[in-house]
Amino acid sequence: MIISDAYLIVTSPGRNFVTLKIVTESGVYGIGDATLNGRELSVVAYLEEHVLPTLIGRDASRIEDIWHYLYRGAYWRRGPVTMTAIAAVDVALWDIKAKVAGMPLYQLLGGKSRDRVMVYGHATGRDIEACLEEVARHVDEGYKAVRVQAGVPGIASIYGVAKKEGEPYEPADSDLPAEHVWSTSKYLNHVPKLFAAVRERFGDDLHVLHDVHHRLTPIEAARLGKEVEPYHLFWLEDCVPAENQEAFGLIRQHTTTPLAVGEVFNSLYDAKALIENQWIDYIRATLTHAGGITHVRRIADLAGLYHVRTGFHGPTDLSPVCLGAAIHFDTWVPNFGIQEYMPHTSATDEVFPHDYRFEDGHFIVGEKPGHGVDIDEQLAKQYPYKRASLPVNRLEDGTLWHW
Ligand SMILES: O=C(O)[C@H](O)[C@@H](O)[C@H](O)[C@H](O)CO
Ligand SMILES: [Mg+2]
Repeated sequence: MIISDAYLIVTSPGRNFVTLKIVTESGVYGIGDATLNGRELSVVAYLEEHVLPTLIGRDASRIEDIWHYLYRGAYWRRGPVTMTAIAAVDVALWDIKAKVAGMPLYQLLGGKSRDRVMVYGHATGRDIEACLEEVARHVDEGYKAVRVQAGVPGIASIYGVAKKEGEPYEPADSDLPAEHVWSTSKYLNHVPKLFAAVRERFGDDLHVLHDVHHRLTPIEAARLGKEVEPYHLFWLEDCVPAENQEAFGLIRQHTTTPLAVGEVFNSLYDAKALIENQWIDYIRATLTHAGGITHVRRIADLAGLYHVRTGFHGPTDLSPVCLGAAIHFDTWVPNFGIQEYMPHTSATDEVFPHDYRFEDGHFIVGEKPGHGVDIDEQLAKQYPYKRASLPVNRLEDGTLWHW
């Protein structure tokens, strides 16, 4: 199990993905996702210059030791670039270990806690009517849970709402950052109407979710949480930026709407107070950005003690490698909540052959040894890297805002 080679594949079948391949002397290899949306090449440089040369000659079976070598050994701990680089190595090593054991990854973690993994899809529309049509399409396709985001009258364009009806939105949609203009008051006045319309048309059984994308202050988030209580959301996501974890304490005092946060977290320490104080209900830290299986398992275990469940980030800017590994994790983790799902383009699915499958609003884990996702390196070469940026958000007076 000695590591003989480790290299990166950067490909852009519709959008950029960075993939790490670790090869052992026996020929068994593992794959990890190293995609940090909009900052892809910074992770490439970190891995190529500082990490990959140190892996050659190491025993691939010593996952825990290698994790700490890269975390403690770097001296500069945490941060999205470092933790994405560590995650890519970690997931590739778990893939190797499971392949060598001849088992699907979920078996190494402790076996199945469930037969299938509930996902939520994304319904977006320029207005409430268009959005309801998209919710209906998802319900027809079998989804049991849908994230609902609509355009707001008076706001020209909102991140998270697709530009074309029926198509998913692309998180990094321009070469240099596009600028959006934001109005909190218009948004707050509109969202309760959206969810009233959703419940009116689809009844009580459908799980509905909403992402605020960090744009509110704590007291505004508290108001929104209270006003949507009659529509019993599955969760309200990222209602405020989470650097100040105590802000969630304030929101919590005001509303019973369940709260989800963590897609930008990269460490247990980003979520420690949130979890220990029971200020949140779902933790969204993901394998690719929070140190891989080895670290996210620690986050999930801590969360479990406090009734906090997982709800992994799963947009198109995480590769099928991340999604495949996440489905194994979701199949095992005792305190599973839900898995986000934005279908990849068919070009992406061809570059990353995989054995997970979507059925009736759920993912079914594959049974191949490892995490079940591979990369077609020849095909990947046909799609060169293309710089793409996430947008920024400004208030109507020009102030740069959270998004
Ligand atoms: O809930 C989500 O899926 C998101 O908020 C994404 O759209 C992120 O913004 C994107 O992944 C950033 O790269
Ligand atoms: Mg989000």
